[in-house]
Amino acid sequence: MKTIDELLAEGVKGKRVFVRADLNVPLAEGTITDDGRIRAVQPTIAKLAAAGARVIVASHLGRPKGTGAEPAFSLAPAAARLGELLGTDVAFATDTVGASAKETVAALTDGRVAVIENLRFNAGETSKDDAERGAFADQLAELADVYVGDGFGAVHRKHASVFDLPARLPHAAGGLIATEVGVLKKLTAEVERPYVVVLGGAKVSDKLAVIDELLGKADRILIGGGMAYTFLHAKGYEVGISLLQKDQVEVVKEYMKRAEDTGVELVLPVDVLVSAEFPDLKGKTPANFEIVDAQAIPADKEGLDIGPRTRELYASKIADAKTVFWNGPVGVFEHPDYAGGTSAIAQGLLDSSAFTVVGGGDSAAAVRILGFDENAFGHISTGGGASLEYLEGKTLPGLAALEG
Ligand SMILES: Nc1ncnc2c1ncn2[C@@H]1O[C@H](COP(=O)(O)OP(=O)(O)OP(=O)(O)O)[C@@H](O)[C@H]1O
Ligand SMILES: O=C(O)[C@H](O)COP(=O)(O)O
Repeated sequence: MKTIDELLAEGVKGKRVFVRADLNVPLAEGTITDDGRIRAVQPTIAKLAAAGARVIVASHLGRPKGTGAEPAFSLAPAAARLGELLGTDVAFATDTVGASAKETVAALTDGRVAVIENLRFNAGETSKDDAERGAFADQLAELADVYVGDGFGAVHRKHASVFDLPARLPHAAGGLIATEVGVLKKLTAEVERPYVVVLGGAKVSDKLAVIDELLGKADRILIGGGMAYTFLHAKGYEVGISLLQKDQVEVVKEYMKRAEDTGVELVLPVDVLVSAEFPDLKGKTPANFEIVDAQAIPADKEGLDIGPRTRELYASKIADAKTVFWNGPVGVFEHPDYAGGTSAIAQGLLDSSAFTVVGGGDSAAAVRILGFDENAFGHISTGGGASLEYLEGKTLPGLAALEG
């Protein structure tokens, strides 16, 4: 992979450089609640601008339908925040490849930065059809002379701006991708043991597969968050209206059997916080919850955080670890009543003497929002699914494209 420094040495002055970033930040009513992903890519953008490039920053945000603009998924707040961090005006194009994008890019002068609107407002970005994705990549390629891939959080997606565009332009990897890959590589080699992995979050179907690989690698796997209920269901417990990936139950049973056969500790919650309703994340009105044993979730209730006994159990399983990888909040941490489990995991990591890696947009945000010092962890990765798929040993489209 060509590095950003090699690219800079070749000279970028006056060139239109397309930076594929991951500005998929958490938002609450249009306000960014954690700007970690913007701060992480800012040095790459600043370097290019300082070298006189005309920088075009592109990203997805959320999962809009791909049928045009959806205001709730606009990148405008992220563009404004990027301008604050850079200490300079950042132009914003209200479309991705249309008239606004073309005009905004044409108006860029050397050293200036523009953000174009959410890539996923266009069906071509995420299409499974190569030709449709390619046609969108052709349109993106018209905007730029050079491509810099630095959206680590999205490198596992075979999307037009991640996979097809770098094939159409001279390309290099940004500093964030280089750092992320450098750290995660260490976890795929020989790790210091005990190696403990904590998995939670809500993107259950995306993330279950990593367990297949981890069973041959980790000493203990602690399951929390939305992922836990598919396991509890597989054990034969009632999980009420909790998140449940029904089509994965057999797979999960096989994981549990393999863990037992190979001596890997696969640890499940012993108690959970349940409620009849999902919490109010806007007003944060106090939640109406109860703590129940994991085998006793009422049929009309949903599990929203790990319980106090589980927090203690998981902290004890982390305490003697030498390496910890954590992806996915273990509860709906956005509401204070369901943040206790996630806080306990973060604290557990800090109390251990392990090399700790926290991966994922929401996981990293949770650590900061809950008041932990991000510098106290070994590495905070901007990629959740991306870091998991890297650990799975998969070929990641966005990295493969930069190598080619
Ligand atoms: N028991 C639960 N039920 C429903 N949602 C949950 C539960 N536990 C955690 N969550 C939610 O999981 C979300 C985060 O999951 P996600 O899989 O997106 O993790 P991530 O760290 O952001 O990784 P990525 O970067 O891949 O998105 C949070 O919004 C949190 O509220
Ligand atoms: O949040 C993430 O993991 C990345 O931004 C990728 O988002 P996606 O899962 O919607 O592709």
